[in-house]
Amino acid sequence: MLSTGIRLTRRHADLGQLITPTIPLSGCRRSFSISNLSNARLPFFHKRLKKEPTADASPTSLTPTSIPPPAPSAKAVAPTPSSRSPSADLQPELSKRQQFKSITPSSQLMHDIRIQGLGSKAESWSFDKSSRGNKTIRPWDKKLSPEDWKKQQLERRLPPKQVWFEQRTTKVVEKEEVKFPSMRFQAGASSMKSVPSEEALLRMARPDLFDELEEINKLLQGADGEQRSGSDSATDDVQINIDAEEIDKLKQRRKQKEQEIKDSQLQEIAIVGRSNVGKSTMLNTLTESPNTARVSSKPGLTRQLNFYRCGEKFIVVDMPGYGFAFAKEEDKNNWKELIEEYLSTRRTLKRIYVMIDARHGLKVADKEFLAMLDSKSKKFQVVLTKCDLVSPPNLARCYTLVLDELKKTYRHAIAERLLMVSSYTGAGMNNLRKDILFTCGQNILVRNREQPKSTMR
Ligand SMILES: Nc1nc2c(ncn2[C@@H]2O[C@H](COP(=O)(O)OP(=O)(O)OP(=O)(O)O)[C@@H](O)[C@H]2O)c(=O)[nH]1
Ligand SMILES: [Mg+2]
Repeated sequence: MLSTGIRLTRRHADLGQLITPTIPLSGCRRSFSISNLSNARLPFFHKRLKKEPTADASPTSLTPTSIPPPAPSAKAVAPTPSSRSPSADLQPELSKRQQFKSITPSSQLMHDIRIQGLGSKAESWSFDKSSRGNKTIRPWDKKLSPEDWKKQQLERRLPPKQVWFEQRTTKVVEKEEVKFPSMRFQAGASSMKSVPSEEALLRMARPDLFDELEEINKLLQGADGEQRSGSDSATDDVQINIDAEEIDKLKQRRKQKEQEIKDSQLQEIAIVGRSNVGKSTMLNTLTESPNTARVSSKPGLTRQLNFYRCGEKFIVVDMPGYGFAFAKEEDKNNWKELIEEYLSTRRTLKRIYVMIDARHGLKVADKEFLAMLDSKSKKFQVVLTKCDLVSPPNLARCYTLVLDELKKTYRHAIAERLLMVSSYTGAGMNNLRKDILFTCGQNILVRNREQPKSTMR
């Protein structure tokens, strides 16, 4: 209760009945004393008081709860390890969320995320965060001079002007930077429940390669039939008159064709991940055609291996997901077998891209799957998807956490960097395209850079 009779401002109303006139308070004109501070919502300067009670406080102003405890015994003053209670040894354990929040991502990574426009509202984030108090200063609205920008940058932790500029322009530049050879995938080249052979796929993708070979084979068979009929063997084959020289030429041509087929073997890129992680959506964004693969918000839509041809050189394989899905247990086991069979036996498979949801990081199903890949000595690249649904700092934390785990646990993970994409905003897609082309040894049509832009190097 106040005994001085001064008027309290609204700011002091919290202290209400707790103030009595004995302890001098620095920063106030009049003297007050404080009792039972523990329940009060205090202004900042009182918090300091609470932590460091003044030594000269008179005993009359103290409530019973604030009376100092009796002098501790010598044993209690210097506790030996054996005398300490077990509860004293227990550190308060951090929850998973707290652990996650305690990760400090590198500034380089945060910079990369901003530059690529990844993370929810990434562009506005970097600037909105810079606002303090009630004012939101947007430097580009005000057209600040370079000096003022520098000042603002220091005061409000803005990115350098160049960074901000790049952030606004990369998207436009990127669109022109990298292109797939034929620009578009040919959707549904094949869609199968069992693993097709490499040759069967090539036959579907490039029938022209096989047409001539088949003709040569027919001719040679005919010539064979003629020779056999010449030696009185009964045969129904069509007989064609070809001299020996011609036959040699045909055989040579056949060899050439076979070699050509061997050389034009299509390389494959597999997209795997948990159900509903966004594999099919990513494929659509990658190809810039929304109807390439079917997409659903219900996990378990893709139920077979889908092969999509890109240009004449490689194929992207969209797979069923693992983990939870709206499907029968039997079906899920079949998919699992199918995926494992494909991944472990394919010779033309160049790289496996494992999609991980940026909101959740590595889940148990992911870890099991990665362990399976590792046990089969299969190299894989992790891609964080749905990056538009997490804030840039959390995305950076997820990145750091996943990368650390990959480095620690999996020998065959490409732990140099992770890729990050958002199929909705298209952010990071260009990097993924470059990576695919680079992996397949294709010429990358890059205007400014020679190699895929690194996230972390
Ligand atoms: N916000 C956001 N949503 C996404 C993104 N990518 C996919 N989605 C959504 O995630 C859901 C699942 O997408 P799909 O592409 O069907 O996922 P999938 O991995 O192919 O799923 P399965 O075929 O069942 O294994 C859909 O509702 C998409 O709209 C993304 O980048 N951002
Ligand atoms: Mg799918």
